[in-house]
Amino acid sequence: MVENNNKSGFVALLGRPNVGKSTLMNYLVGQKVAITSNKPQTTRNKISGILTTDDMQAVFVDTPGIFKPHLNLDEYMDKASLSSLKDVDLILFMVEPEEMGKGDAYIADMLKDVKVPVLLLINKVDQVNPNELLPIIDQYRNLNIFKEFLPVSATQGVGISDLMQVLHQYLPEGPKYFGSDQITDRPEYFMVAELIREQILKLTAEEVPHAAAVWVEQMNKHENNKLQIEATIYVEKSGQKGIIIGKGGKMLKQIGINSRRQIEDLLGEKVNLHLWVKVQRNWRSDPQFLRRIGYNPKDFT
Ligand SMILES: Nc1nc2c(ncn2[C@@H]2O[C@H](COP(=O)(O)OP(=O)(O)OP(=O)(O)O)[C@@H](O)[C@H]2O)c(=O)[nH]1
Repeated sequence: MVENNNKSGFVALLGRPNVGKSTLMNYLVGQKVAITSNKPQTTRNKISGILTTDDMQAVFVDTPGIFKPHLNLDEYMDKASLSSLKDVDLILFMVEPEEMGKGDAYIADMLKDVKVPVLLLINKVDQVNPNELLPIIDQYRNLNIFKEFLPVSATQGVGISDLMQVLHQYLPEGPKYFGSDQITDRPEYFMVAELIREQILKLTAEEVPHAAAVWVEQMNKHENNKLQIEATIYVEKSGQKGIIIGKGGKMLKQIGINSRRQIEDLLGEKVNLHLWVKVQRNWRSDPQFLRRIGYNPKDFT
């Protein structure tokens, strides 16, 4: 049923790694649906966040940052980003408040032939003087790709009301696809694994964060009024396993405490979290393993 004048549609959020796509989606949706970190390549597959207002429903598809593939996992991430350009109603291309670089030009080139409106979001404007924005906007304007140019700050909430107006303007008329209280299309076990992975990203350094994958083995048993969750953290080398466990198990304990709090917020109930760490050599280049832990290429088509 099409409600009167309701606007709705799917919105792809594109941009280089670390530009702030997940932060913006969480801000718009009003709750954490995508994990964020200051490390590039935090997001690994497509995640939708759903924003519902009185007269609009926008379903954001947060994509892994686009970059040139070299490992198998990277290829999946690029595919996930590109496939999100099909079947969307609007594309938001997000950039840093700086001169256009090669990475941005690479993505802009892919946007030349898309049929839906493409809007440019210049994020992190809290970090620059407003005067610096004009030459940046001019550079992008010369590409003749973008319908609108919007300076925003996803952490400070700058430019968000303008963005909401523009979203309403460019989205087609259509029904609300999801209930007003639904904020994501991802299953709970996926969100739980992501919250654990977020803590690994925050608490460890160098190659460890990106060598880690999390898989929730089970989360359907209750004991002593607490949901029992069992999850495995996979790493590529035994040295990385040592780092994740930490001296006397300290690191693993911290990962567990921090993520348990976030998981309890998400699920609205008390949780007992059991974490295991296993070595799975070169898992990022192993298509079979990738499929087993949910990075199925078919998910991205
Ligand atoms: N100063 C400032 N920092 C921001 C802003 N938006 C995001 N950040 C920071 O930028 C970093 C990356 O943000 P994410 O939202 O994870 O970026 P992403 O584009 O989703 O990254 P990938 O998942 O790697 O593609 C985090 O440390 C954010 O806090 C902003 O408006 N201002």
